[in-house]
Amino acid sequence: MTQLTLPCPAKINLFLHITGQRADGYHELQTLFQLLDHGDTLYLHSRDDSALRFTSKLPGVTDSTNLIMRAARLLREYSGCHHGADIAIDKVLPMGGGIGGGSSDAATALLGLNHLWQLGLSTEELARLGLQLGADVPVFILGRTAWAEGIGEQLTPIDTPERWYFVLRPPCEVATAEIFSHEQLTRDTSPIKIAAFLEGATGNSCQELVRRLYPDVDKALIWLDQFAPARLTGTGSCVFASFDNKSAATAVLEEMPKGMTGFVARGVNRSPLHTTLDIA
Ligand SMILES: C[C@@](CO)(OP(=O)(O)O)[C@H](O)COP(=O)(O)OP(=O)(O)OC[C@H]1O[C@@H](n2ccc(N)nc2=O)[C@H](O)[C@@H]1O
Ligand SMILES: Nc1ncnc2c1ncn2[C@@H]1O[C@H](COP(=O)(O)OP(=O)(O)O)[C@@H](O)[C@H]1O
Repeated sequence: MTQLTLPCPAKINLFLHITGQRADGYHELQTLFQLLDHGDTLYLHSRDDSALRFTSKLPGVTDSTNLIMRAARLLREYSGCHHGADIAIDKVLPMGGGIGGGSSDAATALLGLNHLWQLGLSTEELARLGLQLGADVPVFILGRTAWAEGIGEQLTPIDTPERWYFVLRPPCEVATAEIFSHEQLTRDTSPIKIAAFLEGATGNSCQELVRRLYPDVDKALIWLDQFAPARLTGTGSCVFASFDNKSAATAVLEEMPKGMTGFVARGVNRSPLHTTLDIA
């Protein structure tokens, strides 16, 4: 095997409660990461030499900040291997949207290169490496829709009804770091049990702050709420609503206001990446 074409699925946070803050500044949270069947596509080609090349362009992302290249270098350092690769991405997920695009790209790079280079690292080792790149990389390595605690890395797979989602992106990016460092962020939501989530007693601790800071997010929430209950995913900027079937979600997509973008996707309990690589 010398090349792989692999999916990098998006996620949405069905809810997000910030329950505290650790001494190192990271926030303790509870969330439900719902994987979607929509995302970027990563292309990996092995090379005869040890060069690592990224052949696509990502606006605003340099070689040293590119999460895909950081993942590849981290994997080489950790395993001590000197294999090379040409890497390209077909980017469809908006950046700074709270749908985990960069993290999913990094997770696919870790799992894909582990496979291509036949390193034999376990999923647990890869999830630990992934956590060094971002708090929501491990869920994409696990490849399951999951309940998360800690800073997002303590994961319990959970099967949710595989509903259809319309994800709406207002014309702005939200930097996760900006929201987590904001003095007005709600950091003391009481921890809940899974049962409370299933009863619908949840929200997003970032939503009120983000809609105040970003009027475009506020507009998107108000617009989508006309059709179905709308919520922010992660720290935004995307908002979403769920539907019983694809045609109901698509009908809302067709009404989307000018200046906004969006997509319809199905919630999946297992990552399309894991299906492609045939791993558990
Ligand atoms: C909070 C979530 C919910 O899904 O937000 P989104 O990024 O998806 O919007 C994610 O877990 C984010 O994951 P990720 O985007 O990988 O975060 P990182 O790169 O690790 O951290 C970005 C910034 O957020 C802060 N951060 C992140 C996660 C966390 N539990 N507490 C934090 O305080 C970090 O201090 C850092 O300044
Ligand atoms: N391969 C990558 N794809 C997307 N974003 C990347 C990548 N590498 C680095 N980044 C940086 O990570 C930031 C967050 O991206 P992303 O994960 O898509 O958003 P979010 O954390 O809101 O879900 C981007 O604004 C970008 O600067």
